[in-house]
Amino acid sequence: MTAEPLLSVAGVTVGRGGIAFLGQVSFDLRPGEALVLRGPNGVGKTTLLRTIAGLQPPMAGRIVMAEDGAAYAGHADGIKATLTVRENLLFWARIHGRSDVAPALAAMDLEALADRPAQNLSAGQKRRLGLARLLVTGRRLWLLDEPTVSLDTRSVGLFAQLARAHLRSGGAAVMATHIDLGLDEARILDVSQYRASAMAMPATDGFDEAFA
Ligand SMILES: Nc1ncnc2c1ncn2[C@@H]1O[C@H](COP(=O)(O)OP(=O)(O)OP(=O)(O)O)[C@@H](O)[C@H]1O
Repeated sequence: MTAEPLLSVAGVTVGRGGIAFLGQVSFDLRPGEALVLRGPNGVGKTTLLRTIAGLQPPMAGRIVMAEDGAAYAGHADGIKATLTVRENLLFWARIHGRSDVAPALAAMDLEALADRPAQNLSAGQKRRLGLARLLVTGRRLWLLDEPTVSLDTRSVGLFAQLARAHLRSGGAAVMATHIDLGLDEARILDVSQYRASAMAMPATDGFDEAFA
């Protein structure tokens, strides 16, 4: 029997400020599957991920995900600067009703940095912390925007292992990345095929935000 999808995207149009970038995007994602979003800069990969994550509404279509929701890792790592690495992970773990951060520290090789204030980490170390956070959420669906930015080759390998283990344990991931992580389970979706003509659409609810 085929497992129920963790994510179902049906006829979704996404954009910003009333302008549609991608239209009629449709795919399902089941446990163990990864979808890699590809396409040129500015085509709308981030906008699609943010829309799936619920950070902005779709302009059309339907997004349905499993009840436990998703963990989103965007360009910002969402790190609390004055907390240590361990405290950051504990903070997120508690939000998700969990307390064991040791596997997350180990997965992204953060044990030696555990007691360092996050504000003193390098860019790549911060990114490792941002990715370790995914583990402590316990969420099965990961939405990842350029997860390997700032990572060195070894850390990219650690992240690939983390992602592979997640998929093998019944998780799923949608990720925008130009790097081949060597995930056998991944299928590639070139979102350019959904590029919407540059037509102005009326903003349905006035929702938008400043360029950040
Ligand atoms: N806050 C914003 N307000 C208005 N337009 C925006 C905003 N953020 C991004 N855009 C525009 O939205 C379009 C899609 O951007 P998006 O970041 O989704 O593309 P992307 O495919 O992720 O690009 P990249 O590969 O460069 O990360 C671009 O034309 C961009 O200039």
